[in-house]
Amino acid sequence: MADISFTPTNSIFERREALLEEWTPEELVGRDEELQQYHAALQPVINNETPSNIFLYGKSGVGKTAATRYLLQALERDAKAVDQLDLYTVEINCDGLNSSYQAAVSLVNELRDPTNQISNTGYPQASVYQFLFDELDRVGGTILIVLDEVDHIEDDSLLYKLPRARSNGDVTDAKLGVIGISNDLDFRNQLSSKVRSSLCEKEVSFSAYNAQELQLVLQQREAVAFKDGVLDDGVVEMCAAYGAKDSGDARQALDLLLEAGDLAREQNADVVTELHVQNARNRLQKDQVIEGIKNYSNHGQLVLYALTVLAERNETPARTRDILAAYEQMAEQEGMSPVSERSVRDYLGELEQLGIISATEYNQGKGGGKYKEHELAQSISSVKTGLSELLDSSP
Ligand SMILES: Nc1ncnc2c1ncn2[C@@H]1O[C@H](COP(=O)(O)OP(=O)(O)OP(=O)(O)O)[C@@H](O)[C@H]1O
Repeated sequence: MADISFTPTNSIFERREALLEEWTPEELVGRDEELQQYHAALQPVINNETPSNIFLYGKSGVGKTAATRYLLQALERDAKAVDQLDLYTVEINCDGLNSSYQAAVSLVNELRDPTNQISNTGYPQASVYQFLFDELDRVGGTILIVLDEVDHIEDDSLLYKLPRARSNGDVTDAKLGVIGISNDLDFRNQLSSKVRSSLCEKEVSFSAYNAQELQLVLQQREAVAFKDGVLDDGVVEMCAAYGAKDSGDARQALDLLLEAGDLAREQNADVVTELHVQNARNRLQKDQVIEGIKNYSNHGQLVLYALTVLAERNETPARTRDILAAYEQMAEQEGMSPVSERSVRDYLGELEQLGIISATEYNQGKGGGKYKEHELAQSISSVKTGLSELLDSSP
């Protein structure tokens, strides 16, 4: 290691950061329909009317946050030219703020001066709401409040109070609009009807990206991120096709293109080829599998470990009862009391859904019933990497 050194290389990327999550494109492509509806829902703001509350929903990575920032920037710019319109926007991400209380504290602090912040504990909920209403009235004018990942707030008191703050007389000087964003498709249906009717006055649904739309997203980044002519023909199309097939998530398609570029650079290649994309995909999938296993419950990991040990002994595909026996033995060794056979079957089903193992069902013919055989769908080494915490802690 003593003579290790780093040498800058830059034959692939012009501005690699344009492929990272934080980079915001100046123009949003491939979202014409969504943008049109969202734009219409924001129209009252520029007319200096009371804003509608807007609810955006759609799967992860389909541009809900990006569209919000893009439209609100344009709205703030154009609002400056309108007489009597004072527009203020505030955005919080509710991930990690599990209650209305914490979300309200976070909003108060966003609206207040950094020298005048309140702490996360120690005030009655009613006082925090009062602070919030006072701040909103102090700012005045039209205020748009963006609650990203709003489904993380577990109780709906804020979602009930905010949209009604003006009609309830809690706020008198400000016109409020709430923009809620969620990728939990059930969240809206689980809201009480009172909250739903006010929070979801206007709704904009974001669909998953198809391959053509992802191509537009990727081409826009290619122009900024890569040196001219570095991407081989078909590279963008391939990333877009995989992205659309996997989940229609722009973030995943961008990650794949970035990983392909990184791989080409590691190999000192001058161009990024379709083969780089394929290898990048394998690498990312492997990472995802490892992450998936790491975050899995202890008993789920033990069930997987039982199957891995059978695979190492060339005893897979293995029937459920054999995996169960191996699992029970391991659980005992670990000093854990084993879960029921039913739960082991559930774990096996989940592991199959996660693409970590695969199963085949057999029918034993008349009266013989059905049984399942399982095997690993990933290499023993990546599964063991995912299980490393469990294995390291074994006695
Ligand atoms: N139409 C687009 N044009 C360019 N970049 C996009 C587009 N849509 C999404 N992106 C990029 O993809 C990433 C994910 O998008 P975004 O955060 O808006 O998704 P989201 O729908 O809000 O999902 P999540 O809830 O997971 O954050 C961001 O880096 C964003 O810049």
